[in-house]
Amino acid sequence: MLLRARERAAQLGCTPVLPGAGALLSVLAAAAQARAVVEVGTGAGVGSLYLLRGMPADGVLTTIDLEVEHQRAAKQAFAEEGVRPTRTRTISGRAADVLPRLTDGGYDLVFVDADKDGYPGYVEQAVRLLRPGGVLAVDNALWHDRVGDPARRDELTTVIREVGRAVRADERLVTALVPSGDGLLTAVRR
Ligand SMILES: C[S@@+](CC[C@H](N)C(=O)[O-])C[C@H]1O[C@@H](n2cnc3c(N)ncnc32)[C@H](O)[C@@H]1O
Repeated sequence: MLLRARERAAQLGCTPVLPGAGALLSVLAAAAQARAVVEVGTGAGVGSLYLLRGMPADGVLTTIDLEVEHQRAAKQAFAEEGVRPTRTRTISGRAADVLPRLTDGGYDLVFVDADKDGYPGYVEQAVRLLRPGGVLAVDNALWHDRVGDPARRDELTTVIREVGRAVRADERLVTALVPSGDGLLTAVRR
């Protein structure tokens, strides 16, 4: 099923989370017993399926995307995987508009995987949304190995590098950068 979802993601030109980082998402969701999860950037639903695999059966994934067509593909992937419709809440809109409407401390895990220039704002919102012990995961934290190369100073690399620095320096969080896939920055809310 993941394979079909990946194929649809490729057709839509939307890069899904890579397998190593995806498997880690399942583990993080299971470890956090994540009943309430937010995904920023639904795409074709690949990351969503990894999250749902780790979540308890009564958990609900809220997933946000600007592109209705991407969410349609994701819903197809959920149906193929046999995910009950009550387990997912898809919200169409700009993440910067949707996230502020979600409840403080109401979530067990937030996965950030949308437009990279929005990452600083999404991460700040994620920290607000997480309950103590909740988990933050940020995809593409290595950004094709450009983040670790000080010679790379293009705008997106700089934004992602700064997000990594800010998360590591944030005393509300305990952080680890896992070099799986394109890099998964993970943190637990104290
Ligand atoms: C990398 S893809 C998400 C991949 C998905 N998480 C997965 O693993 O399969 C990024 C998604 O973010 C969405 N996106 C881009 N800018 C956005 C914004 N400002 N608000 C919400 N979604 C956005 C795109 O439409 C795209 O579907």
